Amino acid sequence: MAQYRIVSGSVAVISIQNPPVNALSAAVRNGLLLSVRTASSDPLVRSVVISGHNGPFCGGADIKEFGNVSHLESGPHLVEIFESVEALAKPVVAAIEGFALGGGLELALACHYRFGHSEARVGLPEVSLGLLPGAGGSQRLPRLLGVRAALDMIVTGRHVAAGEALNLGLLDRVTDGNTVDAAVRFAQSVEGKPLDDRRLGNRPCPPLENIDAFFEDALNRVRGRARGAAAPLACVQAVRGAATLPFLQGMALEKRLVETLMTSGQAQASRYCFFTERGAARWTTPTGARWDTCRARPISTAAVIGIYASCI
Ligand SMILES: CC/C=C/CC(=O)SCCNC(=O)CCNC(=O)[C@H](O)C(C)(C)COP(=O)(O)OP(=O)(O)OC[C@H]1O[C@@H](n2cnc3c(N)ncnc32)[C@H](O)[C@@H]1OP(=O)(O)O
Repeated sequence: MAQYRIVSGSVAVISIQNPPVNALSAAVRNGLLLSVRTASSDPLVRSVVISGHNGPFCGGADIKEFGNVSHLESGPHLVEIFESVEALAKPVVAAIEGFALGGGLELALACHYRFGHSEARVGLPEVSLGLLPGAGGSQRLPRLLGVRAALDMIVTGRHVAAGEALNLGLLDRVTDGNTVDAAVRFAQSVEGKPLDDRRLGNRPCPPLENIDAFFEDALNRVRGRARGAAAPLACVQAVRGAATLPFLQGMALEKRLVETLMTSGQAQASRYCFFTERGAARWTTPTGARWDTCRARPISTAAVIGIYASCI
């Protein structure tokens, strides 16, 4: 769901509400798009703030929906929502508390300004799910940070703390106080100001010297570390698209790459690991012992069972 309210007379505050991490499920996507359209058509609304309900901004696309076509299709695609956010004729400010990860950061990148709490962190961790940022992140982030910093974040998937994000230019402001209140005050101060330059889809990537050599080298380094994983290499290809193609062509390349990755065995296995790791953390023995409270026994013998071999 997305909650919609008007504050200070002219600011529409859209709050993503899907605990515990405010993932972008079909219901949230429907609510977000409806809220953006409502804010766009209401003449009393002059600016918009997007935040997460009760803490985290957004943990990204709803991973539970991946591989489930009927869930995915029961809400608009993230790309469509983010295009409407970026195209809005009123300033949109992301108010980031907790974390903005994956599609959550891609949403923030579609906003015209980004405010973060000093303890917030942001990142594009899709690579660890065997994917790449497939809702415009691979095209907007390099346009904001430049190719080197964006490639590093996208290929490693690392979480970046608010202070570093501010230095990189990923956040416009960081506050120790109430992020939504600060974002609302700021949104009011930029009402009516031009937005063209704030739309990352309108900007070219900052120029890079010896672009071919740079990406050749990046591809070799990433291939060396990837140990057969396809996603990190696709990330490099997508960022190269951002550096060399107009925005819409880059988006088309990103779409082709993510569609291929999404159905791959590597992505399915990574999703399985994601949920199994969390399930294992909850597991207890009948006596109440948990993995993190009991003592490990020494391993004296190890064996591989159930190995599957195929001959071609
Ligand atoms: C077109 C393709 C585009 C894709 C764009 C994407 O957005 S892909 C998704 C990118 N996002 C991520 O990879 C973030 C994954 N989540 C995390 O890293 C962590 O959960 C967190 C957000 C940092 C929060 O960590 P914390 O330790 O506080 O909580 P848990 O990890 O235990 O998670 C709590 C429960 O929430 C479930 N969950 C977390 N993220 C998602 C998600 N994105 N979608 C669906 N569900 C998610 C998690 O499974 C836990 O639930 P359980 O029932 O306990 O398993």
